[in-house]
Amino acid sequence: MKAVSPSTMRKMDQTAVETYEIPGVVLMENAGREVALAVKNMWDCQREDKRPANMTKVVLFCGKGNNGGDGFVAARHLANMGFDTNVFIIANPSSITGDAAINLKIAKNMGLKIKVIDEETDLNAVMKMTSNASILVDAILGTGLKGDVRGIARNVIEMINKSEIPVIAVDIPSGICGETGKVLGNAVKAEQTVTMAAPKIGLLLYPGVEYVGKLIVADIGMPINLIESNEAEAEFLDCKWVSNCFKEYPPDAHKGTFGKVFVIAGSYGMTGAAALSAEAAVRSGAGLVILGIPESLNDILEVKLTEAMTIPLPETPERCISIAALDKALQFANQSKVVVLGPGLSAKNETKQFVMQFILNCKVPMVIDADGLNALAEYPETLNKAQAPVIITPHPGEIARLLSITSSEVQQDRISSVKTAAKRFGCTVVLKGARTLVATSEGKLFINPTGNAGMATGGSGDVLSGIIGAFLARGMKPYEAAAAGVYLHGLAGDLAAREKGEICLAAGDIIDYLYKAIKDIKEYKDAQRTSKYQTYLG
Ligand SMILES: NC(=O)C1=CN([C@@H]2O[C@H](COP(=O)(O)OP(=O)(O)OC[C@H]3O[C@@H](n4cnc5c(N)ncnc54)[C@H](O)[C@@H]3O)[C@@H](O)[C@H]2O)[C@H](O)CC1
Ligand SMILES: [K+]
Repeated sequence: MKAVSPSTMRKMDQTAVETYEIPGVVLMENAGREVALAVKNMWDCQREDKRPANMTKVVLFCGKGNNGGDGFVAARHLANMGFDTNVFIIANPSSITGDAAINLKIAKNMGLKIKVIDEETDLNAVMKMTSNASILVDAILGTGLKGDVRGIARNVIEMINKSEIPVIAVDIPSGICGETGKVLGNAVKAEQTVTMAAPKIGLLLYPGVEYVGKLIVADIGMPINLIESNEAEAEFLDCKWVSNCFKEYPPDAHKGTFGKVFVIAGSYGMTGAAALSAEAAVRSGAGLVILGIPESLNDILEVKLTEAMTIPLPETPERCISIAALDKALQFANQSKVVVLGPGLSAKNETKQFVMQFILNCKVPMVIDADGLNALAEYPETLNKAQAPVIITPHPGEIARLLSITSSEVQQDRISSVKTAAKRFGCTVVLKGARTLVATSEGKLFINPTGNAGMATGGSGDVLSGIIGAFLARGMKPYEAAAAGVYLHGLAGDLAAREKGEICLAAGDIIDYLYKAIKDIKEYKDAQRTSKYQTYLG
């Protein structure tokens, strides 16, 4: 599903009105009606929870812009549905213009209860009037929010949050930046958010995610080709998108069809990283997996792994891969379809030199992770000199080192960090963490919804590198392998957590549940092919 920034949404809105000649008031009508339906739905659910049926009070807080306009439309429909509808306008009504003013007028003409909140209003009294409401609607600020929330709106947001009454936010919880997901001053904590036409990027990123609650994307009649156009900045990964990355293969496919993955990993004390990465590649459909490992560790890996082959490589006295391993490693690499470089390699100087030389001379696509990335910290531009496409999979600390900034600067604006790295180093970048991001050097951006906190555990990244390597070897494009890889890695982690709980989740569990995640995607694709109700699936 496409996701957009507020400014792109505004442009699309303008094109819908000016080029497609859809009157703005029609879009607002559809938006408000969708909000009213969401309120009705939530209220029905509350009744199932044995709330008294006579509690029909709904309070809508409307700002002076079009977000407030959506609120006036919703109020009108809610009144028609029989709700005791109360509107508070957080602005001077005379400052309301355009489509919002049209809808305020209709609401007034219908005799709806409308009150104004201004600087003089006693908010304690408003809170009392609100206290017996079943649902609140936040239509204060949407995509038009600029800077930290100012004035009375700020106090009203605080009051709404204090009330502990479930809130449905219109388009964006007021106070959340639709671009970055940051809290601008303070923000409404919603139970549900009905966002118009396409999700705004800030609703999909932390901390925004925590304020959105359940996200509903409302069809407001915006032409689909406008939403699907290249102007949309990001793809919010879903089952449908990921399933399309899996090609059909002929029944006579052989090992070579699915590609050979050469994993270079491991050192003394870190044989687990090597095993996890190689095993994940085996379980993600690689035709053949070969693991290059410091020679004295070979026997251990022979025991740990069954399907993957192992290749002993020359090692340092500390039992890490040495520079003397370069020729042999390159020889195997260049006979493979893909190389995974990095898990558990150690930070020894000689191994770092090996990594640098390997990257410069390898002729096949590479997935570079962990110590592979640490080795690049001093000369990250080495990535630009790679001879084939590269995918890097840093966590915030690793990308920070590559960009010479701090991890907290990365976390402040993850999108700009991942995009900058992809552009600067000419590769596909997977920025790990809650809501993993994938960016390409051409500017494509993907946001991953899957995964859970239980996956923040040692070895989880090693598993990811193996999955991406296998997908690349199966013939996916680098951005597809990276995006499908993070989605399925997260989904497998979610399935594992459902069974075992987040606390007990170990990286190996992600591998164990990969088959289920991949099967889900495959079944989705099969169902899509055979069902005549394609658009309703998933
Ligand atoms: N295609 C669509 O997505 C449609 C969206 N609709 C709704 O319209 C809003 C956007 O409306 P807009 O008038 O541009 O902006 P807002 O209502 O969000 O707010 C504007 C209003 O807010 C004041 N303001 C700005 N910054 C601050 C601040 N920091 N503190 C306090 N007040 C602030 C400013 O005075 C502005 O006047 C979108 O979200 C949807 O809900 C359409 O209805 C249908 C099409
Ligand atoms: K809002």
